[in-house]
Amino acid sequence: MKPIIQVQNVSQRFNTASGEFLALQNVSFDIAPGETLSLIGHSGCGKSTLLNLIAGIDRPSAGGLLCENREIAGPGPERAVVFQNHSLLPWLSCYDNVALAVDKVFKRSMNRRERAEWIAHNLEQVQMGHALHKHPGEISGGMKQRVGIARALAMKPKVLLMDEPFGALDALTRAHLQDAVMRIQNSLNTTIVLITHDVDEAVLLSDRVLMMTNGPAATVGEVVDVNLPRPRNRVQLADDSRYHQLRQHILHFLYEKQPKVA
Ligand SMILES: Nc1ncnc2c1ncn2[C@@H]1O[C@H](COP(=O)(O)OP(=O)(O)OP(=O)(O)O)[C@@H](O)[C@H]1O
Repeated sequence: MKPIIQVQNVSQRFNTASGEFLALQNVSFDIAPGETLSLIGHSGCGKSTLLNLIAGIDRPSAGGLLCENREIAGPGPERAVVFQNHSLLPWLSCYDNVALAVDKVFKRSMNRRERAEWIAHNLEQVQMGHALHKHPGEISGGMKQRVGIARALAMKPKVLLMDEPFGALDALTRAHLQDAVMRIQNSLNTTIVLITHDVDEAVLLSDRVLMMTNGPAATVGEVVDVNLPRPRNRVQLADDSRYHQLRQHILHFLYEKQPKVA
């Protein structure tokens, strides 16, 4: 199958007060359509830098990135981003936050009624149909994150880029949202790139886990296939020896092969 995203020999340098800093060096990998790929690595290794390049928020110092064979030259609605801390506009309701994105992308192709239905549908997908007219200040952190996901999905992106989307949430809310993302991915076949620090989350959600080496000059350390059948159930996986082997493999990479020197 043709890759949807191609990252080819990408390096990224930053100018800092103490001189040039090489964050990424010669990073190459492909992502298949409909795949969920997790990026995992120690803090500061360059995961967000890489995601920002795929999002088109930044351009690489060297190398190239392609989406459906076209160079990624800037942000685009086919690559929606969900950040760790929701980025909703506090003066707009949940509905209007999603409407802003929908109006931008579909103003020409959907009429007003179709857009209204589509906005409500996406909020319902993440079980936020009951809070359409609430403002971000009136809902919990997990709910805000769900609205952020609804807003991203409402743009019908081909690729959903998620930078630690559940990092700030309690364990139970996190589990609910992980399940919601797996459900939505299964129904829409969206390609997902997910940054996470959580090994269990990486194994549960991913088709492949890309482990990064420590920076500076971070690169792809190893890519592991997660061949666990779907749909996945976290309770059943707890008894699955393959799940534990994969978990061990990633932990070994992070704490034995690439230990973080404080
Ligand atoms: N705009 C910038 N200017 C200078 N250095 C930067 C810039 N952005 C990132 N860096 C550096 O590049 C490296 C990678 O940063 P990045 O935020 O991508 O790491 P990360 O793996 O996402 O970290 P974390 O897991 O803590 O979020 C770090 O050393 C960081 O200090």
